Amino acid sequence: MSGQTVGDLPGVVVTGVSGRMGQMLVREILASDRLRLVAGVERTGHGWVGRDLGAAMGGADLGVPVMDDALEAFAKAQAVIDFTTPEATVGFAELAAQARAVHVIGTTGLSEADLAKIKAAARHAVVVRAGNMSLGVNLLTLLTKKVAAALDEDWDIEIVEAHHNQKVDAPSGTALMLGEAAAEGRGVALADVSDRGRDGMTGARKRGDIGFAALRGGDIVGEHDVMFATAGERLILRHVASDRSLFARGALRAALWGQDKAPGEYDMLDVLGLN
Ligand SMILES: NC(=O)c1ccc[n+]([C@@H]2O[C@H](COP(=O)([O-])OP(=O)(O)OC[C@H]3O[C@@H](n4cnc5c(N)ncnc54)[C@H](O)[C@@H]3O)[C@@H](O)[C@H]2O)c1
Ligand SMILES: O=C(O)C1=N[C@H](C(=O)O)CCC1
Repeated sequence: MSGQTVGDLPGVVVTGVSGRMGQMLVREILASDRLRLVAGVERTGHGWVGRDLGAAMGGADLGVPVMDDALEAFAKAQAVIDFTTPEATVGFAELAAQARAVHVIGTTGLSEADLAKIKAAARHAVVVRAGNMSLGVNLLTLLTKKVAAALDEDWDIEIVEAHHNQKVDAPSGTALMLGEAAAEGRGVALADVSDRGRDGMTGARKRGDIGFAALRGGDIVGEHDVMFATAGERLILRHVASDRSLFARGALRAALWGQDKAPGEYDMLDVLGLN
C-alpha cells in the first residue's frame, strides 16, 4: 500500500460493533495500515447508536459514528464485516449488494433459506462467508477431507466442539464446515448422514453416520476435534483457538482480498489460496 494516503484505503463498516467479535474487529482495523474504519452499525435501540465508537468502547473519540441505518453506513464503505445474527446478516447482504461493498460474513447458524438469500445478493457483489476465518481451521477442513477419503466406513467420524457459554447456535459453524469436508471426502451428502444431539435410547450408532456433539462452558474461544474411530485405534485431528483476534484478522484479509474480485460467493479457502 505504499504511496497511499489514508483516504485511499478501503473503508470498512463493522456490524454488530458492540459484540465480542465486533469490538475485536475494531481493534484489528485500527491497528491495520491497510483498511480504514468508517462506521460501526448496531441494532436500533442499542445504547451505542448515535455515539462516537471510541467513546462507546470506553476510550478517546475516533471520529467514527455508531449508526443504526445500515444502508447509509454501507454507502460510505468498500467492505462490510459482519459477525451478527442470521436475521441481521440476511438483511445486510441485500444492503451491502446495493452499496456494491464486499460483504464478509462470519455469522453462523444460517438456515438453508438464509443461505439462498445470501446467494441471491452475491449476484451483485462479492460475498466471502466462512463459519471460521482462521487459517488453522481452514487447513483442518482439507486434512479432514483427505483422511475421510482414505478411510472406509469401518471408521466412525465424530465431530466434537466446545465454545463459551454465550454461544447461541449448535453445532458450531466450524463443526458444520468440518462435517461437510468429511462428507465430501467420503463422497456422501452431509444431510444424509448427519447425526446430531443424541439423547436417551438412541440405538447403536449407524455405520457411515457423521456424529456431532457440542459442549458449552465458561470463556472457551473455540475448540474442535474430528475423531476417526475404529476397532483398536482412533485418529483425532484437533484445532484450538485461544484468541478471537485470529478470526478478526482472517476477516480483514477477506475484506482486502475481495476488493478486486468479480461478484460471487467465496470462502476462506479462496482467500487463502487453498482452493
Ligand atoms: N466465522 C468466524 O470465524 C466466527 C468467529 C467468531 C464468531 N463467529 C460468529 O459471529 C457471530 C457473532 O458472535 P459474537 O460472539 O460476536 O456475538 P455477540 O452476541 O457478542 O455479538 C453480536 C452483535 O450483533 C449485534 N446485532 C444483532 N442484531 C443486529 C442488527 N440487526 N443490526 C446490527 N447489529 C446487530 C448485537 O447487538 C451484538 O452486538 C456468531 O454467529 C458467531 O458464531 C464466527
Ligand atoms: O464464538 C463463537 O460463536 C464462534 N463461532 C464460530 C463457529 O460457530 O464455529 C467460530 C468459532 C467461535
